[in-house]
Amino acid sequence: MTLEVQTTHRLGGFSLDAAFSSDRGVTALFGKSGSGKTTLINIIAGLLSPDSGRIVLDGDIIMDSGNRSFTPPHQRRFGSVFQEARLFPHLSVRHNLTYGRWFAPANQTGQDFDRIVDLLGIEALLERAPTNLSGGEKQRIAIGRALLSSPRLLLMDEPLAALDEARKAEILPYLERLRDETDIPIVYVSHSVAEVTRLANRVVALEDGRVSASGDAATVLSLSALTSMIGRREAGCVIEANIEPDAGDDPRLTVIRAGETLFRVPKVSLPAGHAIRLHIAARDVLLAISAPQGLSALNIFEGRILEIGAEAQGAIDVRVDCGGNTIVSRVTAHSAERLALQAGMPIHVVIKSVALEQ
Ligand SMILES: Nc1ncnc2c1ncn2[C@@H]1O[C@H](COP(=O)(O)OP(=O)(O)OP(=O)(O)O)[C@@H](O)[C@H]1O
Repeated sequence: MTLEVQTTHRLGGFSLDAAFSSDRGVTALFGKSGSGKTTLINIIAGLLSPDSGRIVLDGDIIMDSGNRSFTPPHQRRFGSVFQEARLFPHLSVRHNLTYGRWFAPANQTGQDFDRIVDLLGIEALLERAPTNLSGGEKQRIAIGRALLSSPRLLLMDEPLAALDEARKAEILPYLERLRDETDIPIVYVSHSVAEVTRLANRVVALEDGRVSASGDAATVLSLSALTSMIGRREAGCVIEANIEPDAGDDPRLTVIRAGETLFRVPKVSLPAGHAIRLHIAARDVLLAISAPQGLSALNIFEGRILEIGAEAQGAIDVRVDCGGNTIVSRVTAHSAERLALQAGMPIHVVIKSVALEQ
């Protein structure tokens, strides 16, 4: 499955000029509020006819302004999930789900229903009314309804934005299963670094209606140019890693390997080899010019400074190569001067905390 999108569109004072391509898995449209994510996903859905553009899914031309072709939304066979579940309150969960089948091809079988109910863990909810469901449960039904229409592409516009942290955590594993166990490509709009770090295979970063970066998720999310979009609190690096089979010397810890580097984190119950991403915020990384002694931090590595960023609000982001992984540290401009930091210099990084996005 390959999706190619190229479009321009003007909305009042805002102009969108974006192009990207994606294949299987989750492609996140990531950007700040007002960057054009919803406009772009609405154009893909066919809810908005752009000034110009071309959208091709697996060789099938969905729209092409060049030859005035435009497939109406209901004929695109794209499933949509929005911020609110938009379920029919007078229908049971089962009937809300089967409603989606009206749009599916005639040869669809009951097996799809059972498989999707199982995938989303909603068996026990089938006879309930939507009003009695939690926000997370409602979203799982909305996703099930979209899947039962046998979509060629799934469009999700901030599906977790209306949920609290506990509900988000409850639904994320189901989104991962959706990504890993179906062949349906997903275009996923979000402005949450944690969500995108956890779910996306590829990231298309949008800034003021333009694509400022696109590619593999860990690479794009680690770009220093994304700091303004990610926000200074969360900006840092994203590292692909795996759970090590050997748990190390302390059963209360888990060891995680990223290339040559071994991270130690508080115990997580994931099997050996399981792939995860580590998100390390730059503000959680300290630098030392000599090997630090007697610190409580679990992760202290030797590295070499790759790049010293520009000063912003009295702070500087320093990119350090640690065994092939780039770790970003934010230090005050004062400290950078005092330690005489410069590119190429050997350095020790002290990581105060590591967020795991499974
Ligand atoms: N109908 C409209 N007329 C004029 N301007 C519009 C219209 N719809 C959206 N815009 C503007 O287009 C820009 C992009 O909006 P869009 O909703 O695509 O952004 P977004 O990245 O999805 O934001 P958010 O994360 O807040 O949903 C915004 O500046 C918005 O004000």
